Formats: sequence, structure tokens, C-alpha cells
Amino acid sequence: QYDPQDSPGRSVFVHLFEWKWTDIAAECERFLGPKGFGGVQVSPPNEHRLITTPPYPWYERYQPVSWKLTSRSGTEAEFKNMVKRCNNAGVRIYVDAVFNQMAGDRGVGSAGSPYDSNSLSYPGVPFTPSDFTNRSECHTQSGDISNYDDPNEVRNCRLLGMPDVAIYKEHTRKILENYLNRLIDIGVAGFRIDAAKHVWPEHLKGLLTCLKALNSKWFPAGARPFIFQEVIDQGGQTVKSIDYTGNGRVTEFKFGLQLSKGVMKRDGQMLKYYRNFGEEWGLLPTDRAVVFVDNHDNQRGHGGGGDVLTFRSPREYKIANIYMLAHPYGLPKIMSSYLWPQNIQNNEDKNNWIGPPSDKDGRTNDVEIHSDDSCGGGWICEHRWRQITNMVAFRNIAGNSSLVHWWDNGGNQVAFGRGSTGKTTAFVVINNDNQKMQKQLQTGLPSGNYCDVISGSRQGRLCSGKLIRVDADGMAMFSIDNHDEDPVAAIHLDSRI
Ligand SMILES: O=C(NCCCOc1c(-c2ccc(O)c(O)c2)oc2cc(O)cc(O)c2c1=O)[C@@H]1CCCN1C(=O)/C=C/c1ccc(O)c(O)c1
Ligand SMILES: [Ca+2]
Repeated sequence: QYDPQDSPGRSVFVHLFEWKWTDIAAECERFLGPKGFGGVQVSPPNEHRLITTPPYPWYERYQPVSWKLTSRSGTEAEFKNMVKRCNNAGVRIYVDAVFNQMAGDRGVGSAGSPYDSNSLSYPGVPFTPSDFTNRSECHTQSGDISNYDDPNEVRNCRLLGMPDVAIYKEHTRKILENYLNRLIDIGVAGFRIDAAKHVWPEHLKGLLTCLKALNSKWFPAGARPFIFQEVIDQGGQTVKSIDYTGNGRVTEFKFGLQLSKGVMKRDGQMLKYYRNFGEEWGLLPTDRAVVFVDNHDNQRGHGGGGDVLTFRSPREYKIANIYMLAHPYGLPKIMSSYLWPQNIQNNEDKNNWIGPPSDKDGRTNDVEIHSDDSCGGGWICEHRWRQITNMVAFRNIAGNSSLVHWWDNGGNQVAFGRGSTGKTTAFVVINNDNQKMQKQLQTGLPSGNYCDVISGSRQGRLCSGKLIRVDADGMAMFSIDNHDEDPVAAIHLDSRI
């Protein structure tokens, strides 16, 4: 349950937020497989509400109507085809499982099932009033969550007025188990548990322990589904992410917040302090954490709040992602976003509801891929930015090895290797100071000529970017101008020519 079930030598996954199944399948074969990505977090594949005011917001996917596999991202057949093709390309699929609440209001869902939240009727499942938390269990007047610091309210009351699913009730749990087991049979590798904070940890355990082993067509016999739980915990709230580590990994929101502060040099932070970034900073144990710079929610200023770096500050965003992928802490997730026109009014984006590039009826557009490997049509594809893509290979080569040969200039110039002293497999240098860096550093690497994988890539025996020479005793000269497009250099055994 803690193991992402990656195929050999892979270790990073990407959230292809709101992508269609047809596009994800193609991306696994043409890009994610060849570039060494381990997996994809997909948007909720189950039937969801169709919200027309505002027109088809991204969060309509987080209002379930049934467990039929027809959604804005495609049909059941397309979903099955995607899982097969991605698994065959060595790329796992993690499903965003939303079952704390059901859709609000009433209407018809993305698979045509009617529902009415007032009478708690979801015939597409079927769910009836007996599948929801008893009113007596929520002590607020409205029945909705109002105090996020009250652990009972947060679990037993309605989130935003949406009916709260009683997963501890035998018959309700069986329906959810059936849904998740169907996905396991199709070949998915695990689940993101949405809004886990709003579900009692032990009730969640009751559901997760009943899940089948993964499909032996692609996974070792008895392999347990990978589980990571979304718990938005910036510290200071009574419901803590540590409460959920018994069920699986947990999203560590503090990681992106703190790392963004370090790269933006806020609150007196400097990169020299980030050598021991992780548990010693009060973050979750490294083998219980899923880490990311930003996610679909806090890149909009939602939920997590706090200001994290996003694709809108590309230079700093790349530095943060490079640091995340080079550093050994946690299991990294790369965010892959779409563009929307921000409309900031008193520090809030009034357009933070806007869904993916689509037609006027809310049908999501295809992802356009340009000849230079970038995306178009409003898709940002951060995972295709060379500086980020190439660091996936860096992390794969680093594996679970330690951080060694740390150096810093007492400020924002840092460098470190991965491996053991005098025997590393990868080395990274970051100059986030406002002055040029020119420094001979011990890399721990075997001597030879290495392509810097930030300013370019290795192409056969040539480098499209800088070349870095490591001499016989592992020393190398790093010249990084703070005005460089990307003030970072990274080399590893596979970038040696
Ligand atoms: O103002 C909003 N929400 C009210 C504040 C509570 O925010 C929500 C949180 C939330 C926020 C902060 C917390 O500390 C927390 O424990 C929970 O989690 C959700 C999870 C869902 O599956 C569906 C939702 O509608 C929500 C949600 O509304 C806007 C408009 C509706 C959706 N939404 C949102 O803000 C939607 C946010 C959202 C949706 C899906 C997610 O997976 C997610 O992480 C956040
Ligand atoms: Ca709940």
C-alpha cells in the first residue's frame, strides 16, 4: 500500500489533470514510457455532476453521481484501453477516487444517470438515504462543515452541502469496494483518496483492507494497491496527515509550501537550509509522503491556500521541481496543468473555477503536441519542459540512494550528489543567488565528459547544452551565471558521453 508499484527503475509520477483517456494513452506510448516516468494520476473516471453555472468547472469531477466509468475524460472502453497501453509502456495508472461526498443539487450526470441530493437518491449506483451519514452524527445546525478544526464535524458533516457518504456502513462499503475492485481488475496500480481528511482513518482502513490484489497480468502476485490520501494539512489544524499514514502514503502539502518559500527567498529562507529538508522540518516520514511543488487545488489559491510556485513563474518553478526531483525526500509528483485567464480581485482568483480547454458544451479538447515536443491549445505540459523531463531520469538513476557531497556558499548556491561518498551516480548544482558562480566541486562521479541535462540533453555522443568535465579525482568546474535561462547544472551516469 505504500509502494507505487512502479515498473523497474522508475520513480516519478505526473498528474495529467483533466486529460482525456485517449490523450493519456498516447502520451504513455510516445513520451512517458520512453522518458522513464513511473505513473500517471488521472482525473476521477466515475460519473460526475454536469455543472452549468459556472459552465463546467473543474470541480464538477469531484461531485460523484455514480460509479459508472463515463466521465468528461471519456468512456469505459477508452479508460480500459488507456490502462492497457500505459501498463504495456511501463507507466502505471493511479485513479482519483472520490467517495466522501456525492453530487449536490439535482440533475443528470455525465453518464446520463439522474440524481437528487435533496432526497438522497442516486439511482445510478443505487444509493439511497441509508447510504449517507446519519444527521444525528453531525452536530452542526446546518448539517454542513463549518469548523475545520473540529475532527467530528470535518468527518460527519457535509462538505459544501454535499451528501456525506457513510463508508462505515456494510452495504455502502461493499458498493465502493466493488467500484475500486473493478478498477483493479482493469489494471490500475492504485488510488488517490480524495478529501481523505473528511473520512475517519479507521473507516478508510476498513474499505482499503478489503481491496483485491493488483492484476497479475502486470503486477507481481499479491501486490497491494498503491494508496495515497489527500489530507490538506498546513500544520495548525486538529486533523493531521500523520493520522492517515496507517492506510498508505499521504500528500505532504508542507513540502511545496516550504520549498516555494526557499526558492522565492521568503521569510528569511535560503537554499543552504534545505540540505535536511524533510522529516527534520516536521514533514511526514519520507516513505509515507507524496511530495509536489503545487497541485490542482493550491495552484488556484484554493484549499491549501498559501502561495506556492506554479507554471506562471516558470524560472523559479523549474528550480523548485529540479530540487524536488534531485532530493531523496518523499515520492515526487509532477503537476501538468492547463491555462486559464486569472482574474485576481482582493487576493482571490475569481476565475479559479474554470475547467480545461473545451467546447461550449463542456467537452474537453484534445491535447495538441507541437513538433518541438511542447504542448498547445491551452495545455501547459510542465512534465514536457526539458529541465523537468530530464530530472526524471536523474531521479531514476539516483534511486533511493543518499544525499552526499553537499556544498553551499552560505546562501543560495547549493550542490549535492546522490549515491555514497566518492561513488555517486548523479550530481546537481543550483545558483539561486544574485551573483555569478564559478566553483570547483567534488562530485563523487567517475571521471569523464558529462552533458548538463538542464541546459540541454545528451544526443548520442553529443551534448545539445553545456559539457561538464569531471577529472580523475571527481572534481569538476561549475560556472553558472545567475542570469542564465536556468541557473542549474545536473549530470549523471547516463548523461556521460
Ligand atoms: O469554495 C469552494 N469550496 C469551499 C471550500 C471547501 O473546499 C473544498 C475542499 C477542501 C478545501 C480545503 C481543505 O482544507 C479541505 O479539507 C477541503 O475539498 C473538496 C474536495 C472535493 O472532493 C470536492 C469539493 O467541492 C471540495 C471543496 O469544495 C470551491 C467551490 C466549490 C469547489 N471549491 C473548492 O474549493 C474545491 C476544492 C477541491 C476539490 C477537490 C479536491 O481534490 C481538492 O483537494 C479541493
Ligand atoms: Ca465524511
